[in-house]
Amino acid sequence: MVSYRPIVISGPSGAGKSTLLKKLFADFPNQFGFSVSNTTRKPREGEVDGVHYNFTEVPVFQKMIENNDFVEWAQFSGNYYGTSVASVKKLTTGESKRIPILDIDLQGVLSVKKTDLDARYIFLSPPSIEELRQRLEKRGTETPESLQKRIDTASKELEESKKGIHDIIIVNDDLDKAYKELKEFIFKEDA
Ligand SMILES: Nc1ncnc2c1ncn2[C@@H]1O[C@H](COP(=O)(O)OP(=O)(O)OP(=O)(O)O)[C@@H](O)[C@H]1O
Repeated sequence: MVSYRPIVISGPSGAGKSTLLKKLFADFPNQFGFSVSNTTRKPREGEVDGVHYNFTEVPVFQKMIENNDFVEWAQFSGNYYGTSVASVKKLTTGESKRIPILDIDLQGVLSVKKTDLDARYIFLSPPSIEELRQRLEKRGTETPESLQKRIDTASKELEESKKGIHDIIIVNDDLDKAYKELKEFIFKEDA
């Protein structure tokens, strides 16, 4: 019996969420569905509207907040990010059902916990803040300011993750090991 309980993955920017989820989606193309988030930030090179994010203008986003359209929303690094209720529910209805995967921040995790989505929670941790800084620098997507902002937020998130909010904490030191742990948790028999 397949469980369609949503999987919520959070962790600092640069912890490797996208890298691991990309592997998971490639290995199990029909089993999982990414609920597409809304954001007011500008697209990065290669990002496609409706695929990576629903890129949304600020007034539209604010209207959606007013209408309670979001499971969670947050504002960080000067932009709004949110997951709409509709985008999650869409995945578990209809003919080709998928297990929803939500890639959201810690503030969002707490909000999802208040809904009836009955999700399972994973925290992906970098091996250290220094390693995280190096990975983000190497990725080449950040300005010195946005890098520092992400590092500051990451430090806070690592502290928060020690409070037992998640079902599992996976440390992404060795990528293959982290991926194995991720699969073991997701495909657990009694989930
Ligand atoms: N285990 C690992 N060892 C070394 N490098 C890694 C590892 N996992 C991921 N990376 C690299 O670290 C960088 C950050 O990873 P990724 O973009 O997946 O992070 P993220 O958590 O999705 O960040 P964001 O939330 O900002 O999108 C990438 O360049 C990726 O290739």
